[in-house]
Parts: sequence; structure tokens; C-alpha cells
Amino acid sequence: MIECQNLVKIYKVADELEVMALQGLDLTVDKGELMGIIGSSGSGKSTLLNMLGGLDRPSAGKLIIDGKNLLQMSDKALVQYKLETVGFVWQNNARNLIPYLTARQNVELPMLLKGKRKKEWATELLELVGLGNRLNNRLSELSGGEQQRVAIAIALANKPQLLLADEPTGNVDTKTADIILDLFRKLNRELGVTIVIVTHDMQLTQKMDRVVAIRDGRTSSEILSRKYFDEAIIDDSEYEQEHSHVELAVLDQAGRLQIPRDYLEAVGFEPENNKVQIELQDGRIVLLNPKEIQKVT
Ligand SMILES: Nc1ncnc2c1ncn2[C@@H]1O[C@H](COP(=O)(O)OP(=O)(O)OP(=O)(O)O)[C@@H](O)[C@H]1O
Repeated sequence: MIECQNLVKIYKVADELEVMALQGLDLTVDKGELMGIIGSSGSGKSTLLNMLGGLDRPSAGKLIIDGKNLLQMSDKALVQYKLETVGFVWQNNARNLIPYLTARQNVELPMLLKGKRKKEWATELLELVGLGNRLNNRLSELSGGEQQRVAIAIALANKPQLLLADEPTGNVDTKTADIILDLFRKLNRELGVTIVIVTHDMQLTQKMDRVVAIRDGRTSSEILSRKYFDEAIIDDSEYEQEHSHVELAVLDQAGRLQIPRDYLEAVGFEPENNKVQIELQDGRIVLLNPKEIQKVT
């Protein structure tokens, strides 16, 4: 569904000043997947989501979504892409919602923009997100969690292939966050829509099959649930353990590997020491701290 290769995004902030928000990011997402993206503040998560959603254009690299090349797309095709292929859910749902319209009218709005209002589909969607009894309530009469569910129904109004959510549970309490994530899982299962969720909530990531960590504008590691890992990589039921995850570091096409900082710290690698010794030992690649080797010899 999504193929990002060596994706670069450079923002010009002043005449001579540039920020490289994505620094050659690689990411593949399969059709029908529900996956999470995590990373510290400023790592490039929102930038990536904006690229995937066609809200902004990458500076370089490859970005193919649903067979469409987003780097070569005309402005007109991009407008069509945003309307038809992709749906967005934001942390601040005021971006999607009109308070004086009812829940159903809000869901009908993107359909009207595309050309045709479909009352039954709007009703069906609101039922699907658990708001069948709130169809005719104005948005201002709904709770924060309910409004977020309307926002999800709006994002699905034009039957997108891809649903993107940027911190969708950022403004709700833990219990509501849990309900919203369960809802994403249900929609993923029942509608088959591919879902990418940016979150900093590690509790939520426990419930996802695959989580990709971004550091400094690059994919640094992937955390896979054991179940997903077994199906995707090895077929060994010995590993069956629910809610247990494995972490995979990403090896890019040039053979570069990013090692999580906490791993380096745990074995005493210092940031200023930018070299490790690399050895092949019994079919394993072993990284050694050069300082330790000096001590031994
Ligand atoms: N429109 C912009 N103009 C200039 N710089 C930008 C712009 N948008 C983002 N950046 C910069 O790009 C980098 C990545 O920002 P981004 O918002 O993608 O990070 P993030 O991981 O989503 O952070 P957060 O979790 O705080 O939202 C940051 O250094 C940010 O300052």
C-alpha cells in the first residue's frame, strides 16, 4: 500500500536556513495493515504523515501509495488523491468538525465535496463507530471521545484506502484512548482499510501488530508483536505469546543500521566514540566496543 524509499523532506525556514525533517526514510506498509509510528518530538512523524496524506510534497526519494507516485503527481491529481484515497484524523478534531452541524451532517460534508451526499452510508458509519444513537446531535452536544469518533467517521466518508491518524488519542483520557484504538482495530478488520497511527502512547503501541520507530527523520527500528513476527518472518509456534513484542533494527538498502541509543548506552558505547569493531562469529555479526578491546589486550 505504501512504499517509501530514501524519502527526504527539507523545509526552508529562512533565506539560508534549511531543516531536514526526513533524512532518507524507508518504510513499507502492506495493504490492510494497522501500524503505529513512534518517535521523540521533532523526529519527523508529522512530516511523514503529511507526505503520506498529500498535504505536502517530499523533496526527494520515492513515495508510492496505492500505485500512485506522489512525487510526480500533478496538483490536480493530488487534490483527487486527498479526496478519494486518504482520510485524516487529527489530535485536535476541531480541524475536521463543524460544531453547529449534527454528527450526520458532519459526516456527509466530505461526500458533498466529492459530489454526492449518501445519507445511508453516513448513518452506517456513525453506527460503526458506536454513535447510532447520536446521529442528530450537534457536535457541541457530544463529549470529546464522541467527537473523536465522529472525526473518524468523517475520515472514512469517502471510503479511503488509507486512514492516517496523528496522535488521535492525545486529547482524551486513557480509557477513551483504549476505546478509540479498539475502534481503529475494528474498522481495520471490517472495512479492510490500511491504518497508520502516530502516537507517543506506549500503552497503545502494545496493542498494535507493528510499530515503527523514527529517529532523526529515519526509520530506526520496528517493534513487531510475536504473533505478527511469527507470521511474517518465522513460522515457529514456540514463540506464541500474546502482547509480547520483538524489536527489529532496520537495515537500509545501503546496509546501514541504526542501533537504538539505549542499547549503546547499556553496553557503555559513548556518543563521541563513533566507531565500533565489527566481527563475524559463528554466523553472527558481533559489534564490540573498541574501548573494551583495548582494555583486554
Ligand atoms: N513547516 C515547517 N517548516 C519548518 N520546519 C518544520 C516544519 N514542520 C516541521 N519542521 C521541522 O521538522 C522537524 C520534524 O518535525 P515534525 O513536526 O515532523 O516532528 P514530530 O516527530 O511530528 O514532532 P512532535 O512529536 O513534536 O509533533 C522538526 O525539526 C521541525 O521543527
